[in-house]
This record gives sequence, C-alpha cells and structure tokens, in this order.
Amino acid sequence: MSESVRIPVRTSRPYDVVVGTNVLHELPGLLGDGVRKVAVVHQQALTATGERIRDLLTGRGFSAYLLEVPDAEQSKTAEVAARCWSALGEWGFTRSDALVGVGGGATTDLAGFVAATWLRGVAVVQVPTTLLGMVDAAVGGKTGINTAEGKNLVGAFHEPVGVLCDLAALRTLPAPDYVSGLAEVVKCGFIADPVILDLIEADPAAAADPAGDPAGDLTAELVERSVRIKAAVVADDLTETSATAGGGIGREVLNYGHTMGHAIERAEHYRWRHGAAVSVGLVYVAELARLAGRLDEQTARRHRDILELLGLPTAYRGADWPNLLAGMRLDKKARGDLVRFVVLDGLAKPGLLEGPDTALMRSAYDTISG
Ligand SMILES: NC(=O)c1ccc[n+]([C@@H]2O[C@H](COP(=O)([O-])OP(=O)(O)OC[C@H]3O[C@@H](n4cnc5c(N)ncnc54)[C@H](O)[C@@H]3O)[C@@H](O)[C@H]2O)c1
Ligand SMILES: O=C(O)C(=O)C[C@@H](O)[C@H](O)[C@H](O)COP(=O)(O)O
Ligand SMILES: [Zn+2]
Repeated sequence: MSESVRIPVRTSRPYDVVVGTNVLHELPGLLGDGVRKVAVVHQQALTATGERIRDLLTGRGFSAYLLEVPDAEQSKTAEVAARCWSALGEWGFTRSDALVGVGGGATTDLAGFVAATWLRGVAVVQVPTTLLGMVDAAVGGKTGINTAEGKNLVGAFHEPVGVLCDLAALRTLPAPDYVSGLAEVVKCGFIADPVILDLIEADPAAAADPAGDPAGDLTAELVERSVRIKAAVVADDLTETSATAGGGIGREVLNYGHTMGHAIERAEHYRWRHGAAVSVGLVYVAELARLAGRLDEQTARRHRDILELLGLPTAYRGADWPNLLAGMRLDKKARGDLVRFVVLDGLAKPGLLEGPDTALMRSAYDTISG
C-alpha cells in the first residue's frame, strides 16, 4: 500500500482513522494542539515501537514517557489500571496532556480506559499494532477491563482523538494473532459488507497470511472495509442505546458472535484469543438463528466454511453448558433474565433474537460441541 487513507469517524467529536504503511510520523498531528506530556502505554512486545514513538514525540518538543503494561489480557485488570493512574500522578499529568495506546486490542482497551478515568477524561490516540486492534478495538471508543465475573464488565465510552494504523506493524505479528483478527473482519462481512467474504473466499491463503499478499493490497482492503463499517455504526449509535430505545439494532450489531464468544473467554479465564472465541461464537449464533428459523442453511454453513478456510476454530468442548449459559447471562446485551443475541435474517440482514428458549440455545451448543 503506497498512500495512506483517512477514514473519518463522524460522531459528535469526529476524528480520523489513518491507515497506511510506515505512517508513525503522522502521530504528532493526531494529538492536536496544546498537548505537552504524553504517556506511551505499550506491551512489552512493542517496546521498540514505544521507544520510536517516544523519540519521535521528544523530537517534536513533547515530554514523552514510556508506560509498559503486561501482555494481552493480563493488562486488562483494575490493578494494572491503578498502576497507570499512579504513574500519571507521579508525572503530573493534567487535562491538557494525553495518552497513546500502542499494541493490540488489550492495550488499547486499557489505555482508553485509563484515559477515560484519569481526571475524568484526557485525550488518547490509539496506535493499534494487531489486525484486530486496527479493524475493531482501537476504533469507536469502547474501553474497558475484565473482572473475575466476566469480560469487559468495567469500562467507559471514551473516543480517541485519532487512530493510527501502521500496516508495517503486522509484519511482526505472530500468525495466530493475525488470524484471530480475521474473525472480526469476517464478522463485518456477515453483518454489513459481503464483499469482504468474497475477497477472503477468492484467496484464503493470502487473507490468512500477509506474507502471501506481498504488495499488501488485500490486507489493506480488508482493514479499510472493516474500519468503514465500524466507523459508520459508531457514528450512528456511539453508546449502544439505539436498540433498547426502539431505534433499530444500532451498535449492538458489532456484538455479532460475542455472546457465546465472551462466555468462552470467561470460561477459559481469558487464555483464549478474543478472535478465536468470537469465531466459535459466530458459528454458534449462526446455528442458533438457523434453528430459530431465521437464517437459511447455506448462509449458516458459510460461517463455518469461511472460518475454517482461515484456520479459525469452529468448535468448543472446553466448558460445560451451564458454565457457558451463566457467562451468556452476564452479556451486556442482556436485560434482566432476557438473553439477547444479534442474529442474521440473511446475509447482511442483522436483527435481534430476544429470550430464545433455553432448549434452543442448548441445541445450538450441541452443534458446536458435538
Ligand atoms: N474496544 C473494542 O471495541 C474492542 C473490539 C474488539 C476487541 N476488543 C478487545 O481486544 C482484545 C484483543 O485484542 P488483540 O487480538 O489485538 O490481542 P492482544 O492485545 O492480546 O494482542 C495479541 C498479542 O499480540 C502481541 N502483539 C501485538 N502487536 C504485535 C506486533 N505488531 N508484533 C508482535 N506482537 C504483537 C501482543 O503482545 C499480544 O501477545 C480483547 O481484550 C478484546 O476484548 C475490544
Ligand atoms: O465496538 C463494539 O461495539 C463491539 O461490540 C466490538 C466487539 O468486537 C468488541 O469485542 C467489544 O469490546 C465488545 O464489547 P462488549 O460491550 O460486549 O464488551
Ligand atoms: Zn470483538
């Protein structure tokens, strides 16, 4: 990919998602005017990138600090957030200062949460370095941490002031982490942009491995298409209130596959990759919709087929049904005892399935665990 593209997110506080190769130099411009101090929150695997960013910012006159956090889900805890607050306090961060989140979705979720809560909200620019972070986590302002009871149960909506997706970062990303991100890309394909599915099916090897796509065109197109879907959805319903206010499915659509996905992550104590759990969750909810008479057999089957083509899991036998059901009841879409699912009534025709029979939910579970 030669030139960078800017995808606007048109919420009430609009910002851009910049997608390109070797674009880190665009970071100071995204931080905006008036920022003096910047904390670069990064995972250990991204130390070199964090240092490059610190040096870049220092060279432009900012006071930049490195704030290393644990890897992956281990960073999404109250203890790690508290350590970050202490560091910001020690460095004297005020409301005119900012954070930069550098890493996968776990780091950008944490950095966003710390930015949302420090002094009740300071600016954050997200620099996602995983496919999943670029196409999903860093965009849209959902921030949060996990608790023992469930996934992302504590958090805030806090939009970034900019998002910088440097596709060059994907070169060092381990293959399973890259493939994990494809689950969210496939999700976007089913809920809104079937061209994504066509592109993947036409060349699954190139889609699953950026090395099989030397010019990077397929990767760039998949990233751009997914970001555009997410940008449009969050611009319409940032705080995910549309569906309960009777105004259409809104942001809940982005939770397609996540009701079971999050229950699996919880049952696995967050040792499963998010995208892998969502992959099983997509197959589960497609089967649920088919059994409920909402989705045709061919489209349901397409979920399993495309995810398997990419090497993503489509079955899960790790936890028993009561454990998974308890996890699904904690989902944020639930209302009291009512478990609610995003389902499809056809390709790119999302809807809601509210309070299905436990027997039906169990039958869908049998199709992924049998
Ligand atoms: N806020 C949202 O809207 C949203 C959306 C989707 C997912 N999420 C969250 O995102 C998280 C998953 O994100 P993820 O899949 O990016 O996982 P992750 O953040 O755990 O990162 C995966 C691994 O990749 C490593 N890594 C990251 N970038 C690298 C690079 N360029 N080179 C080498 N290694 C690198 C990390 O150290 C980590 O071990 C979950 O917590 C999920 O809940 C949030
Ligand atoms: O941005 C959203 O909205 C999403 O639902 C995107 C999901 O891919 C993401 O995993 C999100 O963090 C899940 O949110 P949650 O509200 O179910 O915790
Ligand atoms: Zn997700």
